[in-house]
Amino acid sequence: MGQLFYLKECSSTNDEISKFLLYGNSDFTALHTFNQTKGRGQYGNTWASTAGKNVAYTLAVKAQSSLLPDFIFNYYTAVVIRDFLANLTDNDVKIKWPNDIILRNKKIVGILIEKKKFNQDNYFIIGAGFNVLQDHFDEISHAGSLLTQTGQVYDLDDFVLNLHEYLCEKLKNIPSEKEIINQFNGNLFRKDEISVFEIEKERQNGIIRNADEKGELWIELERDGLKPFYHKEIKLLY
Ligand SMILES: O=C(O)CCCC[C@@H]1SC[C@@H]2NC(=O)N[C@@H]21
Repeated sequence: MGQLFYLKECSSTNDEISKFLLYGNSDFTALHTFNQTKGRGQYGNTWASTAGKNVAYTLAVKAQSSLLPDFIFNYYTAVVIRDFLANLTDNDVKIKWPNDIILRNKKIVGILIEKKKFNQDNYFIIGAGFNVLQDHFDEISHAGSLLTQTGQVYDLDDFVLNLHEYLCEKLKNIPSEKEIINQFNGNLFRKDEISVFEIEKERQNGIIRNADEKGELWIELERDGLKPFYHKEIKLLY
């Protein structure tokens, strides 16, 4: 198992992991906190978290131990985190393309994967924010926690230890690209269901069909027919 470090308080585990890579001698080095004060989300957004209730976890993986294209690495990470949570909660956990983790219609995990170089080595910096014990979210928010979605109270220390062990194990044995895409599609949120999308500020009904090997999502649209989309070209309203 890779090394797992803990900070009582931390600005952003994705930023502070660099200090720990100086001491680490493993291909997998992780940092976690239950009090992240300056969490970063995708596209420059902030990631807010209630102190003592949620988990901010970052795993740095030496890039040489993975030769996958970035988006496939992203998909695989989402698949592994989904599987971990599905096993833990015994629930049907889904992946909202490209990598949000959804439980009973609410986002319970946000993932931010960055690529950085430290000491001549390239790393995938996998940052994941898990809403575990938070019991209140904005009414209009799409966010929820393991507690709000399952009613279960999880021990945060056990949660992180088990997560870390599971992730390292799965990242040591990465399946083929084809297998990753199959697993990803098998767990895609709202696949083969009618949904509403926003495309260039217009709404349209459509059905998510599948993610492909180029990183695109294929959607069958009511007006435009079957079309591929890259991230941010389309918004799923749910
Ligand atoms: O926008 C998203 O959905 C991604 C959120 C990622 C948040 C996690 S929490 C641990 C790690 N540290 C950060 O600052 N961000 C990621």
